[in-house]
Amino acid sequence: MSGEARPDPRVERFADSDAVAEEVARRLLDVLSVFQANGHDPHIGLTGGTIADVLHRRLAELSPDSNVDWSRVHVWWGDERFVAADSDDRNALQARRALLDHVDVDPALVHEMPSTDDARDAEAGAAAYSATVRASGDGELDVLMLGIGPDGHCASLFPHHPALHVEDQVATYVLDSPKPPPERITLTFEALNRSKAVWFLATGERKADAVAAALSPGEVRDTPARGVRGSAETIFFVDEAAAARL
Ligand SMILES: O=C1O[C@H](COP(=O)(O)O)[C@@H](O)[C@H](O)[C@H]1O
Repeated sequence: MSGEARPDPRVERFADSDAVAEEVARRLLDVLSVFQANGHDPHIGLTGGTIADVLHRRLAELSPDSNVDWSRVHVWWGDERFVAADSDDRNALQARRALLDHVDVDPALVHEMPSTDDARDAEAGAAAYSATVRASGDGELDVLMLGIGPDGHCASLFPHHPALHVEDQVATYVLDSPKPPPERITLTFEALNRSKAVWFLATGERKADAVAAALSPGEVRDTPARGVRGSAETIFFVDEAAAARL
């Protein structure tokens, strides 16, 4: 993270994953509504993973009763699997099925990371996404949502991986992910840390060690989730099982 001081992360604990998804969905819709009431078209970063799918479904259910104009929301991703666009492994396809196909997003504002249909390899895909982000403005996300793997990875930044050390790039690529599928595109730490609000979502006992590590001092290379903090806020939305080691 760049030199400026950032607020310490806050932890918000909930009974279970449904309660986490309910709170994050309601909070996100409220935040988006306020941005739009103030004339700002918000930029959000979606994540893949287990809790993300629960969240996306709840967002789709609650959106009709909100004031959010989804046609004015810019949608980005923190990472993506470099597979075919119609693969069930795609974070974007997961989000479309659960949320984006159920709200009136403007397709021009939904910025999927390249798939094997769009780019010759993950490196080219990462370069293309970097160019897309740079062309959109300053790359600042208003709200970035991230999952955490049991190993402490976030986005597709895995422990002790060279991608952790990529600088002066918006997105980079991974060819040997320890978690399948092996090939991925991910925003770099520099890009992730341009976010104003970072919301980590973690539920389940298998995330307890990673959540505790992410919130304790130590090397970022050991627990990459230590390395992403919002300029305005960082909140860990966790259930009691994932909070068990706090
Ligand atoms: O592979 C990935 O893993 C993380 C965490 O996923 P989870 O299923 O353990 O919650 C996810 O945040 C990331 O977007 C995804 O590509």
